[in-house]
Amino acid sequence: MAIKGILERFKKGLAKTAQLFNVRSWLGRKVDQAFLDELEGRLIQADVGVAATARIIDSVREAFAEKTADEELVGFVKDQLKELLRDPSPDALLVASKKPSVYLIAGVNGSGKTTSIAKLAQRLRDQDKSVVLAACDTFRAAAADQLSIWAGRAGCEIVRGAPGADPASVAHDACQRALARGSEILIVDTAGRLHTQTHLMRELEKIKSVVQRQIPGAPHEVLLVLDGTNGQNAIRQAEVFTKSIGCTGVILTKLDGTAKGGVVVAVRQTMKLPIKFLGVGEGIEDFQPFDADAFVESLFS
Ligand SMILES: Nc1nc2c(ncn2[C@@H]2O[C@H](COP(=O)(O)OP(=O)(O)OP(=O)(O)O)[C@@H](O)[C@H]2O)c(=O)[nH]1
Repeated sequence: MAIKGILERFKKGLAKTAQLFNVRSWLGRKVDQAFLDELEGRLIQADVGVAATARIIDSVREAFAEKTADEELVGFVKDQLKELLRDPSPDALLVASKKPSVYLIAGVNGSGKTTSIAKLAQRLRDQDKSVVLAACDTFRAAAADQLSIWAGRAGCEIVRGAPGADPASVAHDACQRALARGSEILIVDTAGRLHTQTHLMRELEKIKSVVQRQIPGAPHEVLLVLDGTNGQNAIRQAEVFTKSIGCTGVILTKLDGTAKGGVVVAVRQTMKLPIKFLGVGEGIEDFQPFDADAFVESLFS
């Protein structure tokens, strides 16, 4: 998709946060303490995070105090946010030297794991990749059914177990299937769990170790799905999941339903985890590889 197309989709999906920034209302005003307080409030309300907000406000004060807010100031704030979001590691998913590339997906209940897997699978199929899905959420019966429907639409194979089956056994069978088929990608869905449920975090570690034993070097990505509407609470989840299973990246969902798009900056700054994709709607297309520049530009549209 051309950059313009990505920018348009970001703008559509992040309209609520952009409304909060309401950049047009800044222009022509004097950059005094009242202006800085208001800008600080908007950044905090957008969930940019306290530390990042303080850095931006200090920089704006130093460069523009007592001047008139103009396009130069808007450009300055954009550059500050882009710098905070700059990600040295590529936003693409790691591809294994020997197929399949295995992506383990985790997150709390209702964060958008299954939907994001469907979106990711469709994206990979559009790139003519062969994909196997592992329905390791054997706790919520509807989850495997939901994933099977998505798999059918995208043309992926799916491996599922009986309701209540040991998720690690489903992961084992899925690895065997992907190897037997010579599939390029294996995506492992897991049941939603709270980061506070220790026994369920142990279960997740067992799924990961089964995958590691079946396919050397796997999982090649451990993607944590975070609900963007949860704002700062997402940070705590990211800390616990990363400690438990070593997350390698984040899929941030539901940014279309919130004005807390700034949580992208907070996640990036506190967790140093790459933001891999953004979910910006319930549709299969509402899924964008994270692009720092397009993201920031869309907040100031
Ligand atoms: N608006 C919006 N809704 C989303 C997005 N991603 C997921 N959803 C919705 O969020 C709800 C939960 O999504 P699921 O994919 O079922 O979440 P899950 O993490 O698999 O849930 P569990 O299996 O219960 O853990 C569904 O109604 C999805 O349509 C998004 O980016 N935007």
